[in-house]
Amino acid sequence: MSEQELQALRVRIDSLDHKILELISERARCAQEVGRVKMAELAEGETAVFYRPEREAQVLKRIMDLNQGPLDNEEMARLFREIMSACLALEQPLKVAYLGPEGTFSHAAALKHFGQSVHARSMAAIDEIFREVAAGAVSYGVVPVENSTEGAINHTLDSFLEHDIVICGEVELRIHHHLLVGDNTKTEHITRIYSHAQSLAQCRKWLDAYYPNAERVAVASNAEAAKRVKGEWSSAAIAGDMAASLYGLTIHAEKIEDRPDNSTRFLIIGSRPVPASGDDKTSIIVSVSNKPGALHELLIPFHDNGVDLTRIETRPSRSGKWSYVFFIDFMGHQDDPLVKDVLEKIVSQSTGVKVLGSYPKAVL
Ligand SMILES: O=C(O)C(=O)C[C@]1(C(=O)O)C=C[C@@H](O)C=C1
Repeated sequence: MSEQELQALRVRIDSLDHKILELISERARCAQEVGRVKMAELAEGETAVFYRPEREAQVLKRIMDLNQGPLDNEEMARLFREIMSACLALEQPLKVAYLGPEGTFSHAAALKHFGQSVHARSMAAIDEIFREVAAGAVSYGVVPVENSTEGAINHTLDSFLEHDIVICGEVELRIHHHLLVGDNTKTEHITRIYSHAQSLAQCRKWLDAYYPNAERVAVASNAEAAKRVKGEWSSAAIAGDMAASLYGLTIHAEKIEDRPDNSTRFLIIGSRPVPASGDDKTSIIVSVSNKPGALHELLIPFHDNGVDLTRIETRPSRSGKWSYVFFIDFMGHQDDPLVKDVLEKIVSQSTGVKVLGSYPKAVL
């Protein structure tokens, strides 16, 4: 390519950037206007809801439908995710709690879902996130709920039994683990490897193959593991990209998770129900009496109404020895007539039903 051609293309890019800049600014002014309308419509004593998960899901889906390349759908949606995040911050800066410290996969999930303009606040424990949301100290929380390799995150499920919280969204994150070392680490003498217990479990086979004699030390989070490595010459940590860059570590071995499709699903928790987006999921907790066939009976209305179950999990109810509750996720919104009918039938069959929320299915 000649220098002249390159120059001409750059002139075109400059002119396009100018147009994009004007369009983004126009969109941002429009969002400010939306913010004003939301404030003006408030009745006495009401507080405005600026963040609208159902609308965000619709916007991102539409962009993916319209996209004709060459950028792929996910890449394009990510760009619009950031534009919307910045527009929402003009209406109201959102405070979101996640399981810290900085650099955890929960932190990455919060930014993936809400974009970079959110005020992300690190919390020390899952229960603290629930408490902060319930107390209104933050608008939303991000909590891990299941991992494709290790299964349910019981702390999170149990917290739903204890708090009155609404599920407002879900986000799925591909989890890539790396073996991280510091500037002073003697890589041929690694005798200790720090990580969260779940991450150590997710890399078990790799560790058995490459570091069978290294001590595996479970710590509170992957980010905590990364922090510890800094001052120790014979240790390494297993953590993700974000922790590597935040704590200045080098990736010694990349993507060491045993399963290449390793991913974690997170839930967005808040205090207000979310209207239907057109492609939603609902989560409920159900307790049934301890008799043969109780679970089978419970599932019949789903089958009869053609409602797709996506997940079912059992936990001790905490209210009596050997009594259990079921966490059930299914497709559809609690306002859909077929879902309403299922819920009514379940209420009549069970000893207790709690609808945790209906929320848009993860888009990104
Ligand atoms: O449509 C709205 O209600 C808006 O506030 C606008 C907008 C956007 O930028 O598109 C911003 C924030 C909301 O969470 C959803 C969408």
